[in-house]
Amino acid sequence: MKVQIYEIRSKEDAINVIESGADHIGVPYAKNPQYPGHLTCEEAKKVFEIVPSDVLKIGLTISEDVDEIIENLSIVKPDVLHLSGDIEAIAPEQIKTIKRHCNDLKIMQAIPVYSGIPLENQKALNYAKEYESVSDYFLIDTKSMSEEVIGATGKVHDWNIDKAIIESTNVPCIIAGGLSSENVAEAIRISNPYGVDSFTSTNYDSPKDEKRIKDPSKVKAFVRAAQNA
Ligand SMILES: O=C(O)c1ccccc1N[C@@H]1O[C@H](COP(=O)(O)O)[C@@H](O)[C@H]1O
Repeated sequence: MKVQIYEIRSKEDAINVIESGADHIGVPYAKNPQYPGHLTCEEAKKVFEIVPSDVLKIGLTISEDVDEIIENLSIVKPDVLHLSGDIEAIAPEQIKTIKRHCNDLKIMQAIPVYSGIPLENQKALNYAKEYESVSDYFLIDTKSMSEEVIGATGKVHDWNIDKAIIESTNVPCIIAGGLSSENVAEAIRISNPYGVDSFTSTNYDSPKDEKRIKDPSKVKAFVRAAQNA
């Protein structure tokens, strides 16, 4: 079971999270006033410099501007680009353009799932079909009605929807949305994913420093719970 941890904002958090056994390190970048925790491209590059080659460097952007995305990638150089903005804002053809400009870049496309809405009234399965030819991973994440972006809600959704998406595609799927050491085993049992992702529930309740937000004891407990599930 692959374990992906967000948001890494400092080298210190990256080291702690890697020592805790995470397989993927998630860094959101390209400053956006709505997300003060996101790093500049230069800061993200510096965090990634200390990541060993057996840990995957995941760079998250909510940008919808393909030229800007390509320009930023030339600085940040992640192994995987995680597209977590409005899915309809970047068409599969545009993702092909991004891949053409960046050798060996892998794509993690976020697939939005709304809480409390049945699968037949959601577009998640259609999106998975539409984006599977350009995606190396899917990140199935909770979407809030009031936000354009996908994720960072701290809220769970129905894991049977993840199961349906996972069973519909050959693309490796990582599940996200309010996952913690307490609920991750149940989410894995229901959906049988390739990997699991956590942000909010592995943070300190009250971080003392805006760059050091990961609580090592929560990260360790999450990794252990996922690996033992
Ligand atoms: O991490 C962010 O700042 C972010 C911003 C905008 C969209 C998505 C973002 N993060 C992704 O959301 C998941 C789930 O978060 P949570 O555990 O439910 O709080 C996070 O791990 C990232 O993949």
